[in-house]
Order: sequence, then C-alpha cells, then structure tokens
Amino acid sequence: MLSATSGTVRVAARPLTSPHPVLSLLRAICPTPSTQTGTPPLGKKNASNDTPSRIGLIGARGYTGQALINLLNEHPNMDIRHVSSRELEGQELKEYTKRKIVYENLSPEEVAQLDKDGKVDCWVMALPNGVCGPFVQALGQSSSLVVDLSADYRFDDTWGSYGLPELVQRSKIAQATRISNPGCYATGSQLALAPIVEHLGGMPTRYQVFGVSGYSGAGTKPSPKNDVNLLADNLMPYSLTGHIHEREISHHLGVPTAFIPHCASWFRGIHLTINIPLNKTMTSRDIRQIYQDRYAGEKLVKVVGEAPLVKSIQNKHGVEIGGFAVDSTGKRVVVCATIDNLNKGAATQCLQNMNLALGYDEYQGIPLD
Ligand SMILES: NC(=O)C1=CN([C@@H]2O[C@H](COP(=O)(O)OP(=O)(O)OC[C@H]3O[C@@H](n4cnc5c(N)ncnc54)[C@H](OP(=O)(O)O)[C@@H]3O)[C@@H](O)[C@H]2O)C=CC1
Ligand SMILES: CC(=O)N[C@@H](CCC(=O)OP(=O)(O)O)C(=O)O
Repeated sequence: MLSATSGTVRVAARPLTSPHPVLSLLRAICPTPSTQTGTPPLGKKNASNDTPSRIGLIGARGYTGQALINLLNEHPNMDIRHVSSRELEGQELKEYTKRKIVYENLSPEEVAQLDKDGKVDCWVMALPNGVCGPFVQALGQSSSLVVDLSADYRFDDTWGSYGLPELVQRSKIAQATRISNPGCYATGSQLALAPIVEHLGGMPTRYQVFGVSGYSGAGTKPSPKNDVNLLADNLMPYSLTGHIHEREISHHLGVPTAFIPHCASWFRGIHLTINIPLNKTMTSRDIRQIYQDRYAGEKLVKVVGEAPLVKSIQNKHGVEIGGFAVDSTGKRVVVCATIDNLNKGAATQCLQNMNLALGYDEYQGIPLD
C-alpha cells in the first residue's frame, strides 16, 4: 500500500517478478473468453489485488497521457515510475504528487531494459498511430501488461484483448497482457449501437454515424483539426469515407458502418448522432428499454430519454446514450451519444483495462458521477 512519510510517499516492496501473484491466480481461474457480449463486472472477489503496480507511460506529454496521469495520481494502487517525452525530458512531472518523477526520453531498448530489470508492471503507450511498434517489439514476450492507446493493434488477433469492458468479456481483458484500447468515436459508437444490432435493417450499409469531436481528439501536433482560429465559428468535416474508426466499429460490431466525422471548436467531448434503420416496427419506449436492459448495472453507461448534450459530458468518465426518436413508419430510429474523448474515449477506458488486468476493482480510481 502507499503510505505518506514526511511529505514523501513510500511504496511497499514487492517481488521484482511480474505478473502479480494475484494476477496469476486471476488468470488461472478465469474462463477462456469467447465473443463480444455484455458480461457482468468481475466483482470484488476476483479483483482483490492490494499491492501497488508500477507504471511506465510512454507518450506522457500528450493529451491522453496527461489525462491518465491525473487519474493515476488519485488511484490508491497505481504508482507511476517512468514517464517518457522527448520534448519534456529533464522536467519534473508536477501533476503527479505521490513521488518525484522526472520526464525521461526512453528508447525502446531502455524500456526493454527497465522491464527486464523488473522495474515496471505495466506499460502504457500513448503515442501517435504507427509509433509504438518498436517499443512493443522490444518488450517481446514480457509478462508485463502493455496497454496501447493507438489504433495499431485494434485489428490484431494476436493481441490479448480489445479493451472495451462493457462489450468484450471482462474475463478476457483480465487475463490479457496485451490490451488494445479502443478509439474515442469507436467507443461511443459501439456502445450506442450494440444493443440494437440484432434489430438492424437496411442494406448494405446499415446505419450512419455522424460524429463531431472537440479538437483535443486531434492530439497536440499542429494540424488544421486543432487550429483554433480555423475552427472558430466553424465545423470541419474530414475523412468522410474510410476513417479508421469506420473500420474499427464495423470490425468489432460485425456490421458495415458509415462513419462521418467532423471537428469542432470546443476542446474535449464528442457528440454522435446515429441513423438506424430497423428490421421490424418498434416504438421509442421499446428501444429505450432494450438499451436500459443491456446496460443495467454498468457504471459508466447512462441511458437517458432526451438526446444528451456534449457540454454535460466534458470531463466526465462515462457515455450517455439517448434520443431514441422513431419515425412515423416505426422502422427507423435516431440514437444520440456523448463521450469525453480523453476520458472514456481514452484514459478512463485505459484505467478500466489496467484495473481489470492488474487485479483491482474495475472502477478503482475512476470518479463515478
Ligand atoms: N486525443 C484523443 O482524444 C484520443 C487519442 N487516442 C490515441 O491515443 C494516442 C495518443 O493521442 P494524444 O494523446 O491525443 O496525442 P498527442 O499528440 O497529444 O501526444 C502524443 C505523445 O506522443 C509523443 N510522441 C509523438 N511522436 C513521437 C515519436 N515519434 N516517438 C516517441 N514519442 C512520440 C509526444 O511527446 P514528445 O513529442 O514530447 O515525445 C506525446 O507525448 C494516439 O494514438 C491517438 O490516436 C485515442 C483515443 C482518443
Ligand atoms: C478530432 C480527431 O482528429 N479525432 C481523431 C480520433 C482520436 C482517436 O481516437 O484516435 P485513434 O483511433 O487514432 O486512437 C481522429 O479522427 O483521428
């Protein structure tokens, strides 16, 4: 456990071997997962690790890295040991108050060495797409947990699990040592569509997701999508066909998707409006009930009557789904969803996955409001 001594924080020694003993036990007793279905949370009896885990974060300067640091700072069992940034090398990580941490510029080889020396239990990669391959390769078959926030392994069946806890079997995530964290639009879209998939009509593309993201979704590297002058009083359509999240949603839901993204002038938060043809006549009440049943007990998914507003989801940790407007034929529904792209769209979901795979309660350290 973490304990404060004279203004510094000491962490109880733990064996330099990983994974945790609790984890090994967890992995041994969890059944082999199958396909995406809603599964109940593992619950405390399977999430009983109370030994802190040592975390290394690569890509710590970025928006998602910083959002994760803020969460880990409040987490009783997550102990950041290394943060890497080329730009901030040598500077202190002031946002972290549990111990003094200085940014390093870690190469893949240095990451592998720290890992071999048993200094880290979990590596989080918060790097742009296409950059983390050398780090993952350098870690090789290490039994440390690796969570990747980029799109690089979301279609890779050799990776332990795609980490969307509300839709993938939680036991699969808990057993994995390699977890691919879903994209932000893709998280909101899949949660907004999964309950209605069996009732989809229309061919060949069954539904259309119109998405609008705040500009933090485009990361810190300057681009037209995070140019605040260009975005002022403006809405910027981009990647109108073939966006990677179109592929990600289609792949993981198993249904062809049309995804139409836009970028807006606010900083964080995504709004999704989804047009869904139905294969039978349904009422708004029927559909809302299906969603309520599907997400009953889910702490991070809220089903509401009205269409949710992006302003209300900013800095929050869950997804809101509502609207459920059915047209006069009864065979078309419009569902809306909101998600904070940096939280449930990235860092919060990453922490759910870390908690599951490191043996803590899934929601530990996540503000539930
Ligand atoms: N922003 C969002 O809403 C979401 C983002 N994601 C994904 O998460 C990942 C991180 O996104 P985000 O935080 O927005 O990105 P940022 O652009 O804000 O940050 C990228 C980070 O990676 C580092 N970096 C950039 N290029 C390299 C490189 N070639 N080698 C090593 N380090 C590098 C940067 O630090 P430095 O340059 O100092 O080394 C920085 O810390 C991306 O894959 C993104 O697609 C997923 C869901 C939502
Ligand atoms: C506004 C904006 O640019 N958003 C990003 C999505 C962020 C995200 O989830 O990206 P990854 O799938 O790459 O992890 C985009 O459309 O590429």
